[in-house]
Amino acid sequence: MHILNFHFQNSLMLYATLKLTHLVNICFCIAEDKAAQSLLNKLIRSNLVNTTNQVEVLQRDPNSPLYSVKSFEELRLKPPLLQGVYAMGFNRPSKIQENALPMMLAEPPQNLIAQSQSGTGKTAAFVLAMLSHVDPSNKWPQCLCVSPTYELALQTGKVIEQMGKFYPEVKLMYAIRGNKLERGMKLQEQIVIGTPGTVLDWCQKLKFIDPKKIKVFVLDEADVMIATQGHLDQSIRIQRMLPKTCQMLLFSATFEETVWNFAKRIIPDPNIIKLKREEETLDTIKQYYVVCNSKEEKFQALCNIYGAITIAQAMIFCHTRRTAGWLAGELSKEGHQVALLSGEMQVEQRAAVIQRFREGKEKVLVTTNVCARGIDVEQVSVVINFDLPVDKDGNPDNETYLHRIGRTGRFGKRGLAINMVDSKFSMNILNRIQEHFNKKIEKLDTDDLDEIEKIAN
Ligand SMILES: Nc1ncnc2c1ncn2[C@@H]1O[C@H](COP(=O)(O)OP(=O)(O)OP(=O)(O)O)[C@@H](O)[C@H]1O
Repeated sequence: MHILNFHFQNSLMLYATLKLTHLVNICFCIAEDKAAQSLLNKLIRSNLVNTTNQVEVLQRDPNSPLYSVKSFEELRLKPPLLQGVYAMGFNRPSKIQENALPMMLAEPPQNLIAQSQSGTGKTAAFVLAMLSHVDPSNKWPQCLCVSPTYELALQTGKVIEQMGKFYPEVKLMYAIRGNKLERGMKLQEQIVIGTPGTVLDWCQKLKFIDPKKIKVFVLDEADVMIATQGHLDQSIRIQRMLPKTCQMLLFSATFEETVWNFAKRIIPDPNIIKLKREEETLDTIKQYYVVCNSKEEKFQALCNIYGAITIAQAMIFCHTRRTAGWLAGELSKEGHQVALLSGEMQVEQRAAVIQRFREGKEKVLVTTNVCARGIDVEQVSVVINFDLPVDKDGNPDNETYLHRIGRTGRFGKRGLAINMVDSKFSMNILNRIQEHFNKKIEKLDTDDLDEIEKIAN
């Protein structure tokens, strides 16, 4: 797919420069943190997340038949699009796509609110819908997609380019900062992807886009969108300029009340598709705790554990960046291949670290929770809480504990979790976590090699 005015290479260079200022201290800002997390997940994901949960569908018109498809052929896609889908390695629609695609491709167009966790095929679904609805002989924007950040817009743009590879008549334009167009010009590209502020300017102030000619409007990552100041209002202002006949689609990885309220406000008469995230449990996890007096003692206990059992890969969580950095240094000195995820790293550096760890190039990943939140590293069999998870009020963070060491049914492999306790305070946290999950956490004496060896069996 050819892009006028804005080549992807340029965009990457610009991205590299801009993100230097933009992404520093990313961990301290909730909205940016959410956006970064979402981008990280996209950058490191190589395939679909498959869940065993059933899709829940709420149809606007309960009397119309409910279509779902098991193959891409059934959708009667244009041949270059089917070719694009197969070239991407997709053999059949994902769970959410089975229901969402027929709805999005139906005539007359149907509005949709879809929620499912990251990696379940939402982006691919709406990209296919946009490409299907475009009339390439019309040289004006017909599909408009808004993403919460510059980086996420580029990422989705890449999917449009990939899927539209065999459909070169359809052109794409990025409505993102840095992409300056001549005043008075009218866009000829059929698909525009961008961030709310720039899209709004291009529709309203600069009039590069005639919003009345838009047939499909996509609001991606609604949960990240509403976390960013101003994006909610801008999205609503864009939506108000669109014709009544325009198909409106909203996607979100999570569905808290705020997202739901926003979705209902912006998508009239929606169909709703939900795919629940699989619950994690501690059922197949052996949990232990080790009593120490200082971080040095905790490190020694860790060395003893490493000396006694074979650990293929471990993830170690620390409370602060400082401890994580120190621990990674100490472990390296001991000859371990250590990867460190730290808050000051840019998002792509973090993605590269996780990727290397996933590939097994490093055996230990030391991280703070902020950095690792939302990232599933399923193959890790040992998780060490060098510091126990606490919330900002100093109470046990049970949810984080479960997320760090819990497993979904699918990855029900047995796992091992070791908690390091170094004070009355952390002992109290441990006890409360134990009570919360009603699961015993056994004491482990790390000076006793025989005892450590036993836990590996
Ligand atoms: N039908 C399919 N078959 C195989 N792979 C697929 C299919 N649909 C999507 N994928 C791949 O699965 C991964 C996740 O898909 P996608 O990015 O569309 O999910 P998502 O729900 O939008 O996730 P996120 O919210 O993180 O963007 C991508 O690598 C994508 O190429």
